Amino acid sequence: MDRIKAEERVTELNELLRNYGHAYYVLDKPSVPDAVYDQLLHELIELETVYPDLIFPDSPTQRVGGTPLSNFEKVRHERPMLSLSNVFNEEDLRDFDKRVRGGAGDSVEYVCELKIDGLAVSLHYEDGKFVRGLTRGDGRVGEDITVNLRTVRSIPLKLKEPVSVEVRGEVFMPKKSFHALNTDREERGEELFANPRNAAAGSLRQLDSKIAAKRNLDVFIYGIGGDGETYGLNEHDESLRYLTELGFKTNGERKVCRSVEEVLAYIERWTDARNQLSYEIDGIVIKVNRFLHQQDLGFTAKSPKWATAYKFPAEEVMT
Ligand SMILES: NC(=O)c1cc2c(N)ncc(C(N)=O)c2s1
Repeated sequence: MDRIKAEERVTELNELLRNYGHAYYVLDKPSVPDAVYDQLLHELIELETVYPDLIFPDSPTQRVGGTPLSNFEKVRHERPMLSLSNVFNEEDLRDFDKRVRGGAGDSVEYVCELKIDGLAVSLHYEDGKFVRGLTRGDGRVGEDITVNLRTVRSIPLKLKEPVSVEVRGEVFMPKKSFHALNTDREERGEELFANPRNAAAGSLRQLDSKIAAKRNLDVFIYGIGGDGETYGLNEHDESLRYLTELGFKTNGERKVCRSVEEVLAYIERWTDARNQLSYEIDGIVIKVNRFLHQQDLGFTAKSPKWATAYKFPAEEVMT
């Protein structure tokens, strides 16, 4: 194949594999059989081997890095990654609701979301390309773990629109992957991970991205860093739809709740149903939906006043 034809085919293969990968890893709805995906990936690898200058940075072959790092660079967050306040029972939640209505008025509505038990990350995109990913760290300074985040197949390397945006989400290890990893470690006489959250954290802290790439990590994106107005958005629920359109994996179990009773019902539902999920959650995040109301409420030094996290009671460990 001559170089012109090769360039056309490489561009086509990148597009095809990006779309098939999005369907498989982000939507969990494969659009082609694995054998077709693998065959196209093999064809791309062959063409990239013959024409290395046709290797695009966001090619699916570029997810697993080269040489291991010696350490992770520390990077200051442009906008601090604040922590959430916690509520533990109905009384706390009603107090939160009263404070919110006192500050934002009675028309306030909430978005309830599952609180993913993983590791918070900040992902930076420039002109639609994934350029950097950071851990939360202490909220002000995180660590650059871009090479490991590139191995997470549900993190897009190129968005559906060429926008520059910082998004936040939670990287997690699905329960199945966690049990398989610990079974493998037990057979090797290695120390076991206590829970999927520690396993995800341990995997993202690997200096060799080839190890991280084998850990089947996944992500749910749950917000845009900074104000949504920049993107013409007025509500948190709307921003999640926008993130989904850009190609991010968002969690579909969210619900707009117009009263604290609806929030309590959502909490009740997931207190039992969480055992059926393929990933662990440690609570429910409750956010005021309209950005104008969020601005009315503002922040404390540590947390937004327009959000809180209901934490599930610690489960009795079955001895
Ligand atoms: N610390 C935080 O701000 C958050 C932490 C988490 C988490 N672990 N899971 C889901 C969400 C969410 N859907 O907003 C948030 S927000």
